[in-house]
Amino acid sequence: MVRAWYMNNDSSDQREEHYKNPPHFISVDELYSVSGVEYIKLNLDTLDTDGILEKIKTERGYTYEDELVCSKDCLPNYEEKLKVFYKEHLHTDEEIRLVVEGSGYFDVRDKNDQWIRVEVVPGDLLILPSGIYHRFTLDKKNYIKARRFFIGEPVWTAHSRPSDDMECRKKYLKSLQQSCFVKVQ
Ligand SMILES: CSCCC(=O)C(=O)O
Ligand SMILES: [Fe+2]
Repeated sequence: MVRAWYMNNDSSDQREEHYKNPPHFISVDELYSVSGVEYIKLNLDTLDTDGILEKIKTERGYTYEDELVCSKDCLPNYEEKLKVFYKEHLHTDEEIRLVVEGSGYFDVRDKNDQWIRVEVVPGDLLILPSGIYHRFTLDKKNYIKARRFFIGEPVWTAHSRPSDDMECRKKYLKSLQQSCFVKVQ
């Protein structure tokens, strides 16, 4: 099960966990209701045969895909890219990542503008809605390999905070206010 928790305000090493004292963990359902972030666990051993990822791709219209490796050796301009990933931003489209190796942290703002840290490990598929403020960091192991998906031609542009006048931001906030992010059982 994915681990997610509210972060403390300590601005030291971004690769640390940054738990609150005492730690405040949240469930997948809570994560979804306070941020709209969706989490799906996939079995990497049966990924090519069980049809689950294929079904998700079809249902959600993910037509583009590639793979990104973040490590000192594989990522050109590694230090610079990591700084960009960790600068708070939003996108006009969903950010969809399936972790296949390594690990890292996606930090997302909840509806009260508090940081939630989501730990991602192999088999974790994370979907950040369009318009959510977020950032990414490697953890102390300094390595992650993830598959990226996109609906249509990919647009990776990161809009730094503040980008509150953007349509996608307004739409996202409206969804949060109207409690659109509630799982129907
Ligand atoms: C786990 S993928 C690496 C980070 C990334 O792609 C992003 O922040 O956009
Ligand atoms: Fe992003």
